[in-house]
Amino acid sequence: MKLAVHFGAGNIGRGFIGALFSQSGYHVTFVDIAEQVINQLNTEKRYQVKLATDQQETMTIDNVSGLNNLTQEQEVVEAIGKATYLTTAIGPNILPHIAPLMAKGIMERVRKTDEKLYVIACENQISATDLLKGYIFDHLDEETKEKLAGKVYFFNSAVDRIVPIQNNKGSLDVLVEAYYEWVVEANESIPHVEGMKIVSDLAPYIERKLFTVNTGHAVIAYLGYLGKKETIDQALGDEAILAQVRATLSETGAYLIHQYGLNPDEHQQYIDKIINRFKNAHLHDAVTRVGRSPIRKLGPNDRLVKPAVEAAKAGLSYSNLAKAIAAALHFDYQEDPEAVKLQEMIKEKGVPAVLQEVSGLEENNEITKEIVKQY
Ligand SMILES: NC(=O)c1ccc[n+]([C@@H]2O[C@H](COP(=O)([O-])OP(=O)(O)OC[C@H]3O[C@@H](n4cnc5c(N)ncnc54)[C@H](O)[C@@H]3O)[C@@H](O)[C@H]2O)c1
Ligand SMILES: O=P(O)(O)OC[C@@H](O)[C@@H](O)[C@H](O)[C@H](O)CO
Repeated sequence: MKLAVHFGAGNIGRGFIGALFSQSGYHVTFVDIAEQVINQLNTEKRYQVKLATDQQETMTIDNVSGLNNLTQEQEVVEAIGKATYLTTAIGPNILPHIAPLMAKGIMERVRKTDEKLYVIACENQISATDLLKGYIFDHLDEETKEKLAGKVYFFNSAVDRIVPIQNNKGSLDVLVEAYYEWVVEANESIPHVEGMKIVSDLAPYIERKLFTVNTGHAVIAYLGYLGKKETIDQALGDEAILAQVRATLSETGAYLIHQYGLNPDEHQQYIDKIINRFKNAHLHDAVTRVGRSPIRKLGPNDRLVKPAVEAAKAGLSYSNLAKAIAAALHFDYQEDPEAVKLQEMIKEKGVPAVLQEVSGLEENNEITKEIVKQY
């Protein structure tokens, strides 16, 4: 049986990427630090993926096991040695921390086999696999680097499926929305995985996804948080928030249409479909999950700042994006370490200095001025 080693046995790992590998005939070895999840994967050897629909269809995901990357390093290295795919869904900020072990696995592997290995980071970040590759390369010896060509491939990807925080402590089962899309940029044929779409240029796909699904989500989360809403669907029930989401997605849409020559009617249909996905009340998706890690979300290449900067460059409107950024700066959720840090930074340095440091926006930039006004 072919093997996929997947770092991150969380919501997307179990509910999406691991599930697709299992359904494609792979054994999936999940690697995670969550000891209880790893133990359960090894004892139960299966779990259910439940669709957040009226019918609640369920699928059994089997041929799964787990390894703890903190206590089972050698086992992880051996698993990487046998894998066809090496994937992650762990959070962009964690990639540098798992790269040394991945590098160790790759070094041992290329000494022993010429079999091809495909590395794909499945994160909400532009060029996440390229970044991961860079972190891995920092830990590879020169001999391995020379041997990688034709043996280890790194492919960027875009992943789309809403998987909320699970409300079933102690269970491996995962509630997911029915919709999913996994797009991988590869210029050659790679081993088949059910549901994986191969494209030669990922840029339009990842930007369309990140600047529609994730921008829209962020607007709802930050305005919803300010409006004391608990979940995304509840927040969307507020007409003012719904209107603000539409206005912001018109701005990102204008940029995407301008940049990639998208068909405006088709893009509007894409927006409408996504807003309907957000309305799914079965998901109970907390605004605090969707707003998590605001410093990452305010990064220069992320869902709010990048489209605002690109819209400004193209002479397009960005005032609704500025409003969303201002709302993000008010996200003071105490259980989110980045939210706590962001508030401390704002208190200490003020909004313009924080925008400069976190988002790469100069103090005299027109976008900064608009954000400060909205804030
Ligand atoms: N949930 C979604 O709707 C969704 C959809 C598309 C993409 N994503 C992206 O997928 C990635 C994962 O998101 P998620 O929602 O599954 O998060 P999650 O928190 O449910 O899962 C992350 C997993 O990584 C593990 N982890 C954290 N640090 C680790 C470390 N140092 N070593 C090993 N394991 C570690 C955690 O224990 C957890 O099991 C993120 O980049 C997210 O943006 C999420
Ligand atoms: O995962 P994040 O923190 O980058 O973003 C939060 C949500 O917008 C995100 O997880 C979506 O649910 C997902 O990207 C849908 O495909």
